[in-house]
Amino acid sequence: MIDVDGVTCRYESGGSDGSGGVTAVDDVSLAIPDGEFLVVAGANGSGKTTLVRTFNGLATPDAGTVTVNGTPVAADLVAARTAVGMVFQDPRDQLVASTVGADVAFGPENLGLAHAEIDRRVADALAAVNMTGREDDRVETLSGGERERVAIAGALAMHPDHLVLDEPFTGLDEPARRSVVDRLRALHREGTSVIVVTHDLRDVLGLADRVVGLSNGRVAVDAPPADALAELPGLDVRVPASPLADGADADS
Ligand SMILES: Nc1ncnc2c1ncn2[C@@H]1O[C@H](COP(=O)(O)OP(=O)(O)OP(=O)(O)O)[C@@H](O)[C@H]1O
Repeated sequence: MIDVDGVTCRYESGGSDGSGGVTAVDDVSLAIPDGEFLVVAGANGSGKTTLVRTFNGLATPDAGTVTVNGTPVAADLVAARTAVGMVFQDPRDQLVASTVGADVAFGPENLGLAHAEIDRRVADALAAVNMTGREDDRVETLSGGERERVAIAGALAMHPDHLVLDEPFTGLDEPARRSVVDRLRALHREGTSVIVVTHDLRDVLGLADRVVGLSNGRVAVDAPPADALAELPGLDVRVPASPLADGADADS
């Protein structure tokens, strides 16, 4: 469970002349229960990335608090980072080892787990992203979609309660998008909480339990997809042609 209570985040150097600043997240309150598939939508610059980075302490609120499983993020960063796994916008920035298996093992190794447990987590995480047996593949030989899936596996190997993906479809072609969507759908069905941050809802609206739309750092929409649809165009986000087709839209 992630509880966001009155969170405001500012960047002080926002003004082009060095004055003023930017309020990236403006008094946001949000409760994200376990098991939910949440889409955080909004135009570029609406505050999506900053907001989700407060969930595991990568961004620190100037006001308000974020609590994960009952503990304030600021009080236990390790617990927050274990509970909230993040996959960043460009998975190339996230892959740290030269082979798939070593990359997925990196996080669990840092937890100091026993070898057998690490091996088990790596195998399970690769199975969850449909990459069983690919441990020895070199990262640089992977396609964009495969890299994304390895990044997701790396996050899953930490056994997070919530998996956050920031613009997971950027730069992916249609088959790669589809394979990532398929994996997210399967993970959610198996009980993983998924939070997808995006300005492009074509792939994920049909998977979502709930859509939170941000505008200028504030929550402008917070509703199930069917109810959110009418308001989304006002947020300058891309919506699917056949809105609630369980992610099956392919209008690209
Ligand atoms: N490190 C930073 N320093 C100064 N301003 C920043 C910084 N990061 C973000 N901002 C500003 O904060 C606001 C919100 O940015 P944020 O990246 O959270 O939005 P976003 O909705 O995720 O956008 P995008 O989809 O482009 O990543 C924007 O005005 C942005 O320019």
